[in-house]
Amino acid sequence: MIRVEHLAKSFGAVVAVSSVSFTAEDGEITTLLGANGSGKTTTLRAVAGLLKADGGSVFVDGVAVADDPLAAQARLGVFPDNFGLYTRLTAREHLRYFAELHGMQGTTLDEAVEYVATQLRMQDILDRRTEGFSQGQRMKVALGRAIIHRPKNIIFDEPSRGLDVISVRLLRRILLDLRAAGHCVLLSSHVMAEVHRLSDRVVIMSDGRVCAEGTPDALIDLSGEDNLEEAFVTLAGLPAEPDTGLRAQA
Ligand SMILES: Nc1ncnc2c1ncn2[C@@H]1O[C@H](COP(=O)(O)OP(=O)(O)OP(=O)(O)O)[C@@H](O)[C@H]1O
Repeated sequence: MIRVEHLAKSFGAVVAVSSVSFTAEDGEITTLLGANGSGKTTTLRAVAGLLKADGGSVFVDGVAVADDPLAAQARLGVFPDNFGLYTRLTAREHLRYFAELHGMQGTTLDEAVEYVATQLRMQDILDRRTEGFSQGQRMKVALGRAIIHRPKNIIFDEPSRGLDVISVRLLRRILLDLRAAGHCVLLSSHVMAEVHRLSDRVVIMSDGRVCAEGTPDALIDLSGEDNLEEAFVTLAGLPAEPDTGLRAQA
């Protein structure tokens, strides 16, 4: 379980996140939904212990990230937005390397690699160098690396960005499997259909704040709209029809 309490972070004069609070439960997919610049990535980076917040707290399975970042990170897997693979290493070498970074060795390490390779159906690519891998294959390696230490909690920052339809479907399957296995899955996304279909709980962010949260259907009800995109626009207080300026010039 991930709990964020009154998180605050500014970059100079820019307030990226201001008093953000929410809880992502085990066995659920919780999605941060917000316009560009609304503070989603900053929030996820604070959860991962990758940046120091100015205020507030983040707890991963009850461990305060600020007090014990290593213990919190041991309970957390982070799926990076750029897969960042080493092209000279095989998929298996990536998994082994990250397992070693998490302190695994011997049969524990061998078993962890086998387990992840089986779960993600990676056997056919395990001993190939990652150079030339398809997006879907790269995604599997990046995800395998993120979950090699069997973290209960996994965060994904816009995981479907840049993926083709086959890879998106594969990713969706993986997210649902992680949820079914009882993991706490926290992601950020812009893709409304994906958010509606996958999320148990949606946290709508705008200008660094949480403006509404609930199940997709509860948010639609709350807004009085008939789909999640309209509900999001209404609840986030965004303009319904952005002015491009083009019409005035025509
Ligand atoms: N390292 C940084 N230095 C300066 N400003 C930053 C930094 N990181 C984020 N910001 C600013 O903080 C605000 C929130 O950014 P953040 O990346 O968290 O938003 P986001 O919701 O993830 O956006 P997007 O959907 O475009 O990725 C933005 O105004 C952004 O420009």
